[in-house]
Amino acid sequence: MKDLIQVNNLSKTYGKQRGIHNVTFSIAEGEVFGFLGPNGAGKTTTIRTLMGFLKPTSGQALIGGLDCWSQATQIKRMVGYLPGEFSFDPNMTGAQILSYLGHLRGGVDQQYVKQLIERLDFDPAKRFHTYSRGNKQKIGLVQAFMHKPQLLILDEPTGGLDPLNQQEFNKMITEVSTAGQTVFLSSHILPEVEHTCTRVGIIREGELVRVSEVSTLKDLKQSNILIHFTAEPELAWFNGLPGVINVQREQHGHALLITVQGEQQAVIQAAAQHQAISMTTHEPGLEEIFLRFYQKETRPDAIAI
Ligand SMILES: Nc1ncnc2c1ncn2[C@@H]1O[C@H](COP(=O)(O)OP(=O)(O)OP(=O)(O)O)[C@@H](O)[C@H]1O
Repeated sequence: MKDLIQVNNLSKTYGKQRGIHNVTFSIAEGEVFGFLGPNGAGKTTTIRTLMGFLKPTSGQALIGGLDCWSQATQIKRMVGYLPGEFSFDPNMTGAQILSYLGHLRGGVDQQYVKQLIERLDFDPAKRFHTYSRGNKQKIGLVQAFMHKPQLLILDEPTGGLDPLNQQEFNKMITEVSTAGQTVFLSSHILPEVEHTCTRVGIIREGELVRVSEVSTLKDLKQSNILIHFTAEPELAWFNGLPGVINVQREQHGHALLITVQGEQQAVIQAAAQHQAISMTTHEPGLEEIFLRFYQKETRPDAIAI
């Protein structure tokens, strides 16, 4: 597959403030790529540079072989863009905003717009200023998808959406990907990208620390499982099982706290064999994963993702 996005040694500083530093990655046509990082890592800066809203301090970003700064107008024709916070004239209704943006684009299939509105359970009759964050996000999503762009660039697309809408959004991403459209989306939530993306780039403090297949990232995930038993359990029941990193006794009750990397199947089977009466799993968010690796080693290139 040909690369649709190419980012080469891209840096952007805000005066003396750090933005992003020497970011390099590429995204193939038809790929769903997740850009992951904690708050302030540089996701929006990268996206705004791709959209031609920010001029790179050094390096270059290309979309479809076009320069994101000097050929931004041509690029915008190919792209559906959802900004981090979608904002519009507060007195216009959702329907008016979508009609206005549709006409500005031209060639928008109104039937498809109607479908998107229904799928996201959005009421377009209200004025923009009365919408909740989630509803504003829904208009932002409809306008990004409505012209079936070759490339979707979505900055934190599920912010404010309830779980049902998030599921619908995931389906929309799968569908556009099947149709051959390319997606670049940012997030700070690991499970969100696990469901939609094939590959992820991880940015930390302005630097891209890793680009990985999502399957590799899943293997990295550690979970803490608290298991209660009817009688005093033995550490040996779990020590040495596939994926088990640590087993420790809890002070109260007949319980063990087990740390597992990757699949939990072996632990679940052993717990069932020893008459476990309850099991609670805590899965870390992205920031916790980062923190874990910070503790081990501070060099970004040493992060074992
Ligand atoms: N307009 C600006 N002026 C000065 N510094 C900025 C500006 N925009 C971003 N920054 C700085 O650049 C860095 C990266 O910010 P950016 O908004 O790109 O991160 P992000 O990963 O999108 O974070 P979030 O998830 O919080 O939106 C941060 O240190 C931020 O303070």
